Amino acid sequence: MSYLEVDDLTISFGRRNIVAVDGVSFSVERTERLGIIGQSGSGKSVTALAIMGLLPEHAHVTGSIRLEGTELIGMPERELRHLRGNELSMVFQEPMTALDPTMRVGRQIGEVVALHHGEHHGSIRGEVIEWLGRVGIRQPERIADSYPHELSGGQRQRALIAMALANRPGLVICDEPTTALDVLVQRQILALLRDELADRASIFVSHDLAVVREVCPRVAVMLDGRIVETGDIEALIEDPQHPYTRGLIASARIDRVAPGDRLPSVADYYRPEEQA
Ligand SMILES: Nc1ncnc2c1ncn2[C@@H]1O[C@H](COP(=O)(O)OP(=O)(O)OP(=O)(O)O)[C@@H](O)[C@H]1O
Repeated sequence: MSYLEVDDLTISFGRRNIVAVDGVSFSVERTERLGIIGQSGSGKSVTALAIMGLLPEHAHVTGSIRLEGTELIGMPERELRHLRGNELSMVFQEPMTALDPTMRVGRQIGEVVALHHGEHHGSIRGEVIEWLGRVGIRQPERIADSYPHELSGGQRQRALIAMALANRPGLVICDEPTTALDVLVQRQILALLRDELADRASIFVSHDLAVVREVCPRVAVMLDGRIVETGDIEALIEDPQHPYTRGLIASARIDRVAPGDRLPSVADYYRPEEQA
């Protein structure tokens, strides 16, 4: 049994049942980092939110999501909340919306620590400072006493990662965690995630193949709500099977385009009518 098993997951929205995720199956082992890659609208975020139990009420969900054998679909909200405090956590793309702007950063991380250890854990502040240091924040005491808007984008994302790890979850889901950052900070955050996620299960969602490659040994490619290809990321880059994956790889390899040549796009390789 894998740590996380997603089986025939289908998600649709609204009275017209518009299908966003269509029969998706995959699994994640206890210390595995799985990338999910696909263009905007392919269903990556909705899949991630379904695992977290955070889909809006008008979403219709069928299939199965089992965490250590326990079914999450249909689980009462109270139990899901307990799981989110202990087993599951998520790093979002935009830390400014995920952090509470009215609360000092240290207190927000402290709440997660307290949730995990109980309110009366002796040195919540000490553990918060330790987490901030661990995710590479210099002057962690000063940052702990700051509000989110006083931090740089990279510091905010580091604080959010500390918050996602502080409850020592078994599964961390990262949804485009570096998209809003400049290239240098992005590389630092990816290296941090690679290290911190090494000893737990994680899912890393991105539209960017190069970014996923920095973190995940295995990847699932999503297109129009389905997984079209899964495998070892290096093997997949070497020998992609689906035309859409070939397009993704070609458009990521702009360094190989000769000066003056037209840049390849996914559309050069993949047209929806080809899909059997
Ligand atoms: N709350 C919602 N209500 C209705 N439709 C939704 C809702 N959330 C997502 N969808 C639809 O589900 C589909 C998949 O969206 P999703 O956000 O999962 O894509 P994505 O691959 O994560 O793209 P992006 O990278 O842009 O976030 C889209 O067609 C979107 O319009």
